[in-house]
Amino acid sequence: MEPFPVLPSVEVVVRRARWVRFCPEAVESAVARWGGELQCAGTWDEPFHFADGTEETARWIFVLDVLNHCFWPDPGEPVWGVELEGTFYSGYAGLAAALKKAHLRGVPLTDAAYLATLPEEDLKRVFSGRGSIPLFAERVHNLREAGRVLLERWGGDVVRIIEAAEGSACRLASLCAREFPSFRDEAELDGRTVYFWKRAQIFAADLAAAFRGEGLGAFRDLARLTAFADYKLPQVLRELGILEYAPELAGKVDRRELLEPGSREEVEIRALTVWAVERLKEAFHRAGFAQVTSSRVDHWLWSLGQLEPFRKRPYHRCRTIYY
Ligand SMILES: Nc1nc2c(c(CN[C@H]3C=C[C@H](O)[C@@H]3O)cn2[C@@H]2O[C@H](COP(=O)(O)O)[C@@H](O)[C@H]2O)c(=O)[nH]1
Repeated sequence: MEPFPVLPSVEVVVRRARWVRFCPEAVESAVARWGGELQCAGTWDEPFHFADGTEETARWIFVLDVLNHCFWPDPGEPVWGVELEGTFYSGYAGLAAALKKAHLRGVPLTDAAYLATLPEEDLKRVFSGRGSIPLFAERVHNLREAGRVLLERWGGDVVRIIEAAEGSACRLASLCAREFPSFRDEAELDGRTVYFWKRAQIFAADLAAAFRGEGLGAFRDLARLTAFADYKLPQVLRELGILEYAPELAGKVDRRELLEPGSREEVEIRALTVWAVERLKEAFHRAGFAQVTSSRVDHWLWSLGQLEPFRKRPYHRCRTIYY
């Protein structure tokens, strides 16, 4: 079985956590109160998702997940977003909508040679809408880097990497983290490496959703993926009383102060998030939902995060290319 370093590295952080506390007593009540919102695995049937059942969809999803991070604006700035078929989408949906529009307009985003020398002006046009997308320069850099790596090592085609994973989501995530520096979502804490691999893992989950578990989305070990440690899940877990921040950290988060990427506070928030999802998964199993995976618990929490009751207090702010 593919060694997968995320959980073991996270457990070490949990044991030594100082800024964030995991409250096991809140887990059962969260499942009891909100478990009914648990849908089937992440659906791809959204107007902002591109899906044509071919390899082009896999290449499009790869570009989506190179860019699937950090959408919130600086204080006083408008939220970035784009219009698609008459609807305004922001955040992740805005990114997907922008990339779908571009693809349908014939922008060759799925061509590695085009990505490797991507003109800034082209990407500016792809993201044109309301406000401006954060970390634009990093996004240009990461797309060019991805294009270069695909050309140099994978025949210019991310489908080769999916095939090299031979049906293992864990191996696909590990390959992406190894091949693409922008996917290497890791932190050093107390002399140890903590692995999150959020965009690498969500790439496999998105393929599985888009291809309904068939073909390029067929993975035998999706159940081994962990939560995708983003900024929405901790916000929901905190509202559910499952994560508690030390007063000093709570103050920073509630004042929307930026946390340093790789800081102990940020790494603990993300590690406890991954850990809490494992404990919620076990609670769902105890409640009779035997098939629930961490990805489904993730999707459940992420969907709750779109509802008002979970947006009362801000999520933590960290300007990062990883989530
Ligand atoms: N943990 C977790 N994080 C997720 C997602 C998704 C979307 N996945 C879709 C794909 C197939 C299904 O249809 C899913 O719905 C985006 N994100 C992260 O959230 C943040 C954006 O939030 P907001 O500003 O509100 O759009 C940002 O860090 C983004 O990377 C998820 O599923 N899990």
